[in-house]
Amino acid sequence: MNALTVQPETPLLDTIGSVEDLRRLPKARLRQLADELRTEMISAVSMTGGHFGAGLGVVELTVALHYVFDTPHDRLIWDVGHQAYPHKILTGRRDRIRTIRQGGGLSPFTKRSESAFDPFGAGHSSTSISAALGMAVANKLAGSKRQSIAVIGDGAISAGMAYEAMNNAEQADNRLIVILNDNDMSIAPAVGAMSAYLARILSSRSFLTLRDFSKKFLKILPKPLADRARLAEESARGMVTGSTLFDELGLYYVGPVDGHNLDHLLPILENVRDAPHGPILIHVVTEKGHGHPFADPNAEKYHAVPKFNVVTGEKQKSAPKAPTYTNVFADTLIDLAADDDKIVAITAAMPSGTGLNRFEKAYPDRTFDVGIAEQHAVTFAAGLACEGYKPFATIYSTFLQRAYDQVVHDVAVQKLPVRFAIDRAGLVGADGPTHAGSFDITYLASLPNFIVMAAADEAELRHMVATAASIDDRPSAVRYPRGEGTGVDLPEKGVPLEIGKGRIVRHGSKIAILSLGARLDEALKAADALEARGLSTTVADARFAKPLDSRLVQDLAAGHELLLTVEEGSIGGFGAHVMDYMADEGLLDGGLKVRALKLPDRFQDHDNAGAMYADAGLDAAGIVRAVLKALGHNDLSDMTVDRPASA
Ligand SMILES: Cc1ncc(C[n+]2csc(CCOP(=O)(O)OP(=O)(O)O)c2C)c(N)n1
Ligand SMILES: CC(=O)[C@@H](O)[C@H](O)COP(=O)(O)O
Ligand SMILES: [Mg+2]
Repeated sequence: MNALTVQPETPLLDTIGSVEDLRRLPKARLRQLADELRTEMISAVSMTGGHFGAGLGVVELTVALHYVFDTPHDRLIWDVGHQAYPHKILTGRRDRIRTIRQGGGLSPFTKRSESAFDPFGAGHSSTSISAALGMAVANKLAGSKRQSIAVIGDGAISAGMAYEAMNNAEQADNRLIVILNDNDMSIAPAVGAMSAYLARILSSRSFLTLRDFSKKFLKILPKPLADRARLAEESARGMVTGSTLFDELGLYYVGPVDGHNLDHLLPILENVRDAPHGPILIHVVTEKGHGHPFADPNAEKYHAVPKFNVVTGEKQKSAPKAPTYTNVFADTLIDLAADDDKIVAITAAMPSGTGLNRFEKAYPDRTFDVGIAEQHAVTFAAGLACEGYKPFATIYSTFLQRAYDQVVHDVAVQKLPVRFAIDRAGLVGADGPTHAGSFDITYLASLPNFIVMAAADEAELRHMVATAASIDDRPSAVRYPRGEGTGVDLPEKGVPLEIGKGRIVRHGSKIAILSLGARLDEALKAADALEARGLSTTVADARFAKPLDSRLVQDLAAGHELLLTVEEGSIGGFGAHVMDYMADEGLLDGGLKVRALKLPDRFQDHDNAGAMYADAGLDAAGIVRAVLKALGHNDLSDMTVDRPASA
């Protein structure tokens, strides 16, 4: 390779137009490049906000991986993808890095359609080893030597999927390399026996240097000799710590390696790349938030950040106008738990995101962070319910998708009273389609035995949490959106609602809007706009997607010309249940017009949530448009409806 000629005063990063430029640099210059890359990432995130600590922690690893491997020919897969900002900067997306997470801008995670350097899209965790293994096996079948590298965190490796993949990894031979990026943090501090096991490995071994590594690594030996030597080496290692779990699973363990030390990282990666046998797992130790200029870089609060002042570190946060749904949920559960010692709460690695960090402060013995293990979380909750406890499985809508069989088979079929507190229901904005809570109404309300509620505001949420606590004979779910509530007065205490009963919020005579969940405000705004056009409008809050308030549906159908359902969910959800009921009852056979407003049948790109709802036609203007269209109006051009500042 020819060394790139660079003027001393030119920032090195400015000379890197492609990974080939990077690979032409002498190794001695990579330290400088990494430092500049870190500075660039800090500058970019200060302007956009976004995932922060994870990316800062893998700057050296990112440089080293692109330097050593022939990306994008070799497949580099970042688990979750929230740490891929330095990767994006180095792979032709530097000019757009300050658009990340904004409408029309770069995706928050890796995305196949965004770059050839993102061979697998992500957002949800613990998929990288399976995907890399699939690619490795495909290349083996095709007779290609192409390698697949999965970079997975110590948090993500708590999920069952990672073990399912490692259990099959042997068939990939040296086409699969797993980098375990161990920073001893998930979003919150890492939990569980696996995390403790990794800590034990670290405390019983010193960082691997190239000298140790060369002594240990048997890349030049023919396989039988290598196998013998490997056995000998493993038993020598066993005198200290035993062979690792990874070795037992068939991945040759290399490590621990200091992930910020390029002098160690580069030669070890080169040797692993050229090893004749595999698969290999390299245990790389990094610090989350490494090189962050401000205090407490490793803390959970730096996992994701709002925009901040790059000089002072001061975060740009507007003063909250109302409590978040998350906090109202948590505070309500804390109140309820004071009078009911059977209430317990479960999170799958999202204690602060779900508010269960608050619950844990009050009830440490009744709070369970099971790690990134949604499937286990649900069946664990089922077990607790079997013994008379009242588990609140508190899981984001999007992450509960992973545990659907557990919801069906372990909870619904057995009619167990697990309470699902489903945060981030509906569109979540900047995290985009992988994180949108679009499907839970559809996948839960289709299950026999389930009660499914959706909160229209934070006061309703308080009542619904109390309702869930009171439902002892079957599963229930309450869904609520990300972010601040509407600012309504909060009742002192939640009072259980009558199951399957909605409420009329505003009376009219021509149009009926039947809303489920937090679009109620938009429905009311739409009603005002329709009223101004002489269209008297009723607005009802269904509260329950299941059981449906059939009396309410009948009344609305009988007294109006048009019935429109509105929900923050996909096709097959609340609207479908209403239609189904109406069809069965013959309510669609007369002159009544019926329409269902729901999320579009496509994955919406990330943007702010208000813009995404507008795009879906689920804002007030969209509701007005739908009504007028149903009534046969042709000119739908000016549907402007006053928007709240937060939209
Ligand atoms: C299935 C799933 N559950 C939860 C999350 C939320 N989540 C995103 S990153 C993260 C922590 C990941 O920790 P780790 O893999 O150690 O990466 P680090 O941030 O420490 O680099 C979690 C829980 C997710 N993305 N996917
Ligand atoms: C990467 C990931 O899955 C989480 O970090 C997620 O972005 C958190 O979302 P909230 O900000 O809604 O908690
Ligand atoms: Mg981690």
